[in-house]
Amino acid sequence: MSLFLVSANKSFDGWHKQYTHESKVLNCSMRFAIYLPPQAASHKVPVLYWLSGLTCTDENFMQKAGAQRLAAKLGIAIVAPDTSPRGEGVADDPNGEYDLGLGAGFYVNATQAPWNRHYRMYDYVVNELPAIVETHFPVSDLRSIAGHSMGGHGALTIALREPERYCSASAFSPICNPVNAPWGQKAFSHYLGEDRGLWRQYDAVELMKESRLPMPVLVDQGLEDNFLSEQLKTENLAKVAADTKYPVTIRMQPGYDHSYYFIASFIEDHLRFHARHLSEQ
Ligand SMILES: N[C@@H](CCC(=O)N[C@@H](CS)C(=O)NCC(=O)O)C(=O)O
Repeated sequence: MSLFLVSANKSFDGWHKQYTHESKVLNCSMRFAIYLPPQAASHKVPVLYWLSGLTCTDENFMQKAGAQRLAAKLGIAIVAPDTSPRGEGVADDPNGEYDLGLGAGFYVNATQAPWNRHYRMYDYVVNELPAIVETHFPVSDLRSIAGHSMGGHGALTIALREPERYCSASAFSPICNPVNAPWGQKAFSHYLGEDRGLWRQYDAVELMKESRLPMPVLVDQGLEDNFLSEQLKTENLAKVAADTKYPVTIRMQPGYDHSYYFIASFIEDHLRFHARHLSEQ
């Protein structure tokens, strides 16, 4: 499997690079970004996977979050995949809306036509992309996972389902309970069909009820986030975490909204949190 370099920029003595590759899982060409800290020049470094939200590509986080300065100091690589399969022949929302199809893969393995030809972001993020990253770059197999909004949902659900593969998980403004929110209901009915029992495997609140191997989780949520009550449902996650004594810290941040200004304000706490747990292994 070949990687094609798209861009390379030196950043805080490390490198930000974008690559394309053919994805077998997604059945299309994909682009991802990697930030390699300076330490990667001499030894293998752990990796934080960042999953972005609706409408995003690999670029939003890398350009807006301001994570590179501290990642360089802590010696952590960051990998940011795209948020859906893309390209000619990849299905999109017939109405052209932003919350289904391109840019809206929801980190699930679609079972329903036409989505099941390409939309397998769960397997891509959990298996194919780490295998590629760990083959081609000076990184270890110590992984943590984080994300924003739809990507926060991806990070939490993947961590809850694959606790052996990650040291820690964190999220900004995650869609905590998609089976009970319009974004989740729309995406899951298209990708997974109308049997709601099948949706629960991609819902952090439902998964936390049955968690078998808890891991450290940090969640930040802005109180002025327009999507909070209708789409994100942080209170449902807080309730199930209290009921199950799951080790999650949920911080409700006064005045902050859903944007990357919020993420940039607290990304350093998330990087230090992951660095601590990655180094404990
Ligand atoms: N476009 C949608 C919202 C999309 C949105 O807020 N996307 C978030 C993730 S859910 C994002 O990260 N946008 C890209 C950015 O801010 O760089 C709207 O206007 O209602």
